Amino acid sequence: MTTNTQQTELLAILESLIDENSGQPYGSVWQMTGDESRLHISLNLGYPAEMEQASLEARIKTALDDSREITLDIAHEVKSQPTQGNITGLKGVKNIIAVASGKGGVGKSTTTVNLALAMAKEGARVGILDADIYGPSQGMMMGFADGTRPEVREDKFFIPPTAYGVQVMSMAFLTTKDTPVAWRGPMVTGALMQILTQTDWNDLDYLFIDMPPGTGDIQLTLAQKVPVAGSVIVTTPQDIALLDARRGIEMFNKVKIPVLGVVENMSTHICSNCGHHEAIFGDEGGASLAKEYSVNVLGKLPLSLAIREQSDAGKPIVIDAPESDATGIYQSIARKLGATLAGNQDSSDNKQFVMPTIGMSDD
Ligand SMILES: Nc1ncnc2c1ncn2[C@@H]1O[C@H](COP(=O)(O)OP(=O)(O)OP(=O)(O)O)[C@@H](O)[C@H]1O
Repeated sequence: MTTNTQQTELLAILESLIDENSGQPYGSVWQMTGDESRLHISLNLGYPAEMEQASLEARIKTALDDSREITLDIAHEVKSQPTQGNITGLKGVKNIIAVASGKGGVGKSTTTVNLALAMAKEGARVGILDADIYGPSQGMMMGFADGTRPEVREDKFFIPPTAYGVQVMSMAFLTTKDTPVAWRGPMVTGALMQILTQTDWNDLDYLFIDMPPGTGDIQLTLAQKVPVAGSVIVTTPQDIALLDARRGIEMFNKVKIPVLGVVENMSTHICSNCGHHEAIFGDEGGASLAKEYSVNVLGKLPLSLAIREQSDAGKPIVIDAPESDATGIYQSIARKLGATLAGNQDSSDNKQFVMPTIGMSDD
């Protein structure tokens, strides 16, 4: 039998173990039962981390240095976090995460789709709203056929189609290719708010919004109106992209949406002949940006042919190559994102969110 003293000592070791996703000690999230031959440990987290099972089991074995067989259960409960200005949340959605970039073409949509799929593989219920109205690509990347339309319930609600276990809504499901191009800003934000609120999201832990690129009026209006719990900035390491990413962070700061972190995309080039990594555009761009604004670099993705080919072929790399290095990076980013958002609860309990005061037309 494990004595109470033994158990308390072992629990203390686990409590001081560093959660690699939050960078903080796990604290009192463990439970333990045991006998002479085995220890059963369960862990209850505020974010999903099922893909970490094997590595965490190994870390626990090393940390406890106990000869008994060890089994681990990882459970999670995702809570709804505050939104900017405490805007009323969206029915069926616990947390909205906006994925943004200061400029187009840095891989925001590719990052959104792979992050959403990675989060689903960690055990979360996930949705994607493609708000990248001028270049909606989520439908294609998630493998939906051209002309896919959502079912409509009670003449009012769209039922989001599902792919790889993720609920997806896109303006591209409702319009023809040419429609939104001619729209002015207010029409775009109006239409996006409508599909956001009239979609029957089914019990989501996280809804990822693939924001339109840039930091203009459309993005600012969305950042003010959509009840967002946190945002992610995608950038490439070039100076020009970083300059635009700065504007993105400043926009979210202005409307009091926490920036959960920066993802540096196309960070290094990997030679397909010899596998050599080369930081063509330098390797400190995302880190210095993150330092400047006191946010974390959640992860760095290489410039990889597989990432491009699989996304463009409707089967993103997280699904197509689950064992690849890139998938491992997306999984790690997803867990860090979940942990950072869950950690916001503690500090935000005492935080007074202030209604944004930027002068915007009420479109
Ligand atoms: N890490 C990567 N390695 C290689 N190719 C990538 C990577 N990330 C994205 N791409 C490719 O770059 C192109 C642009 O990516 P994506 O559409 O995701 O960018 P974006 O920032 O969403 O652009 P926009 O907002 O203008 O639509 C796509 O063909 C995509 O497959």
